[in-house]
Amino acid sequence: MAFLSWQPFLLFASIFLEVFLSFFMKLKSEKRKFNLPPNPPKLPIIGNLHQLGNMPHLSLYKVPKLYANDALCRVAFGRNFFAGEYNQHGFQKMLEEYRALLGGFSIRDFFPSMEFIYSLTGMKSRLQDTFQRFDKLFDQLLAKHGNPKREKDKDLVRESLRFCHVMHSMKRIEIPLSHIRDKNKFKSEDSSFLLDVFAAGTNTNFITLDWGMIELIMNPKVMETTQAESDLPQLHYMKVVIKEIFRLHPPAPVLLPRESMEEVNINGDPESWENPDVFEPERFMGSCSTIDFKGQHFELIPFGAGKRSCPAITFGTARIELALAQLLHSFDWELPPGVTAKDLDMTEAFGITMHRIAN
Ligand code: HEM
Repeated sequence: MAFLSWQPFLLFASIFLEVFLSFFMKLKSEKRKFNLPPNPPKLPIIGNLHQLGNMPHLSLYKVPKLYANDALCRVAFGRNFFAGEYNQHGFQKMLEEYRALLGGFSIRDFFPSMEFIYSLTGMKSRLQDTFQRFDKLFDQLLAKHGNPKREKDKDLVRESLRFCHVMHSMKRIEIPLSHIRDKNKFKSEDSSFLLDVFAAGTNTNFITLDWGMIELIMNPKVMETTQAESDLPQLHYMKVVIKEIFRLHPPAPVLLPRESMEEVNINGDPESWENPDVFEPERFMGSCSTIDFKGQHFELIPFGAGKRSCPAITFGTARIELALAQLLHSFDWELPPGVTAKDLDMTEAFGITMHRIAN
């Protein structure tokens, strides 16, 4: 009799469980259809809620930093940033040290005769140590990649699309690199090439997102208009916003050291822009609508121009668009109570890349 009284409850519970499970499975299989950009690993049902912690804004702030590296690790080696190899070598710390060394002032670059100071300050040994560590990690990853018996199931990106694979194939089919450099040196340059990719690709991405989010939070109307767009291939206003972020906060403002053949006005020059210091994406919908950042318009060259401009302009822009779209689609952003736009420190740090000093 007691069992009979439980029957309706059991029936209801089993129906509920079945509906819930089929809904969950459907969600999972639908998600698999899309090739989504990298995200933090999540738990079933609660997703990433447990990772927000007591200070959600600080936790979210760390995400673009980490995932800029993750995306590049996948593209370069086909394996994600959290794979054991990187952690064993302290990859995140190595990248931070590399950026500090790259952006720091080195007296030897300006006065080669003062090399001894460079050794005395410890700069030389820091550089040597960092480069050796990179070489070791990259050599190990390249060797692993070249091994046909490696665990392929851990690879996340199709082989032919990885940088390291392209580098291997270039050597196999002997693409004539001789006019650029000595082919025999190519092997020893593999590691420095990969390092260039990481150095150039992670900080620029993160800095653009950081400045972009600050500008949007300070300009709620712009944020609202950007959020009103929903179709990823049709985010016209967001693209204009990104142009304006690049104009006002080019992540690599002095580009790489090059010699200019004539004087040009770049980015924030008052002769080229009305109200150059104001964040105003609408300028690219009016008289400046034909200006883009692909290297033809010298007043806006966040990726440089000419044959030594950034080779990753398409990849870099796509990553910014995807990340910004996700941040704006999923969250409403505002300043904490009592803080106004004027309280934010927008001072720029000097270095090869231009981040906010407040960071
Ligand atoms: C917001 C994203 C990015 C911006 C604003 C940016 C900007 C730049 C700039 C200004 C230069 C120097 C160009 C010159 O001196 O004329 C450069 C060079 C370079 N960038 Fe980027 N970059 C971005 C993303 C990336 C990414 C994701 C990668 C790699 C995957 C990358 C790889 C490189 C490399 C290898 C160079 C050196 C090219 C050479 O010297 O020939 N960049 N980038």
